Amino acid sequence: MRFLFINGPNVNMARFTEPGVEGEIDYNALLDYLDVCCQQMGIEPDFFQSNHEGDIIDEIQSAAGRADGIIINPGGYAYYSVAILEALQLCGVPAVEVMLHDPSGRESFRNTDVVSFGCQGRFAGEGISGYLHACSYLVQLLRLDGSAQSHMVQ
Ligand SMILES: O=C1C[C@@](O)(C(=O)O)C[C@@H](O)[C@@H]1O
Repeated sequence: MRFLFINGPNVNMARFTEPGVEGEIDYNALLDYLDVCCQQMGIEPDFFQSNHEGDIIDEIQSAAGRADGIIINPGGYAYYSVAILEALQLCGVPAVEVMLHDPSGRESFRNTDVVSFGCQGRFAGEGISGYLHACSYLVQLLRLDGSAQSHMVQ
């Protein structure tokens, strides 16, 4: 399965911690880590990051045919980008949203996650693990759906 990871504004500036990994890692190290994890799960990853809404929409629109699923961390666009929501609804590729931090309990303008309405699932507040949970969730979703190679035994 081919998964397209889309990370939005400022995610490239984040520092990450992970249980069992000493200290903090940067965005490039995150991608290296996800790459290894994906190989182990039989997933072929493609990574895209942009700080620009239109570029993210272009990437979503061109996902069909080259990705079986999308994993998206929309950054701050989560709270107001109806355009990203509609791109996800139109693209024909199932998506799962990841947020490193749980926005509940933060400012009230984060109460509505607009982009989540275009996603099949959402993992928030799990740090890096959220990406891995999104991967395994999406793998199961695609297998049950039959829209990717199925390993189910009748
Ligand atoms: O940019 C970010 C980072 C974030 O997307 C996250 O992954 O925790 C959460 C958003 O609320 C915030 O605007």
